[in-house]
Amino acid sequence: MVEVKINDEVKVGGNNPCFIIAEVGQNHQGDIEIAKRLIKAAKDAGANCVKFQKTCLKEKFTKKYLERPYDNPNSWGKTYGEHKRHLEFSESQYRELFKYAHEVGILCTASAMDMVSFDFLVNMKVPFIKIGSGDSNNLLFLKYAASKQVPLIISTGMVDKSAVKTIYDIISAQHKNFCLLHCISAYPVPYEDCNLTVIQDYMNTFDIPIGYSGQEIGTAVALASVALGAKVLEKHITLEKTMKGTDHVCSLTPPEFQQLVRDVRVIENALGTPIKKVVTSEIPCIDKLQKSLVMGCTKNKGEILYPGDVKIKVAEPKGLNALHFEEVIYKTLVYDKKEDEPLNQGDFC
Ligand SMILES: CC(=O)N[C@H](C=O)[C@@H](O)[C@H](O)[C@H](O)COP(=O)(O)O
Ligand SMILES: C=C(OP(=O)(O)O)C(=O)O
Repeated sequence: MVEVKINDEVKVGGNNPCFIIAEVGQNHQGDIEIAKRLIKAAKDAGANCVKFQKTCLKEKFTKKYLERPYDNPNSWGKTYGEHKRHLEFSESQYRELFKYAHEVGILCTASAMDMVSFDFLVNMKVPFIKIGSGDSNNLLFLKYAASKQVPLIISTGMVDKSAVKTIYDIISAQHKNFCLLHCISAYPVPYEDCNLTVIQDYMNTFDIPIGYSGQEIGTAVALASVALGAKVLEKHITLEKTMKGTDHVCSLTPPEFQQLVRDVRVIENALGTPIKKVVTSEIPCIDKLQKSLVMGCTKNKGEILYPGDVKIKVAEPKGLNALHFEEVIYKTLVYDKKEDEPLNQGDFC
């Protein structure tokens, strides 16, 4: 089983439980206290990791793009640059957040939105680096990231399968310590666009752990992704869905995130084995309600049991398991038997 090693204790893929990432992204609204509350909420919800987004604005965007007006209800500034600057934490704030996450006891990292941010996160010694869908076509960056030999979790929104194969080839040329996440980059994703069965296609194509980064509303699709085999699950977390910001609408509140984690663990437990067998917990129901072979009428020793003479009923005491019906027909009774009496091995020959 392929596994990605995040650190000495945490491995992703193979038989390990699904690695659940609470994506704060920019839902902190540029406020470190909200960011801390989200870290704590992620921990309390049972997430395995909490994640931010790290951007070096000059590196990720052109000057002109940053000067573009950003006039909408989710904007934190007149231009896109002002908006993004408001949402960006400084190095010392990141140090504070990582320290806080460490104290709270949850893994903490960020997506590197560009090469400068990637180096920043490497220096911060984060457990792994996420590469978001914004870089799924950024082959230069992917090559750079692969060369750094740190564990990577890479999202694949906004590109088709051939580009995903290219991402796989680029990283696996350097190492196999990475996962690919199926992702559709819309906020929120219409359910009919989730194309969740892509997860299975990735699992059939790539020999690395596959996961899902979900931007759709609610938890149903995310839960289905785990049932389909996702070994990493990322969902946005927010304190309040009505807060200002592009991603709150497709985020989960702390109680919803907690329910998600609980349900993921139930699903993993329930997936069990593909071997169909009778399990111990079924025994009371077998005893109470499973049908067995009984006499359909009264017959005497030496008489032949014709098809209509044997019935299948819930009986007390039980007769032979009803699956043996065909073996009993046309056999001779060894004892006298009354209607409804159970038929057992040794009652016929
Ligand atoms: C593709 C990508 O990066 N997506 C991220 C992860 O899901 C998002 O959180 C964006 O940063 C966010 O939606 C941007 O919103 P605005 O443009 O209002 O800052
Ligand atoms: C954009 C990101 O993720 P995704 O593509 O998985 O939504 C991210 O993690 O910053």
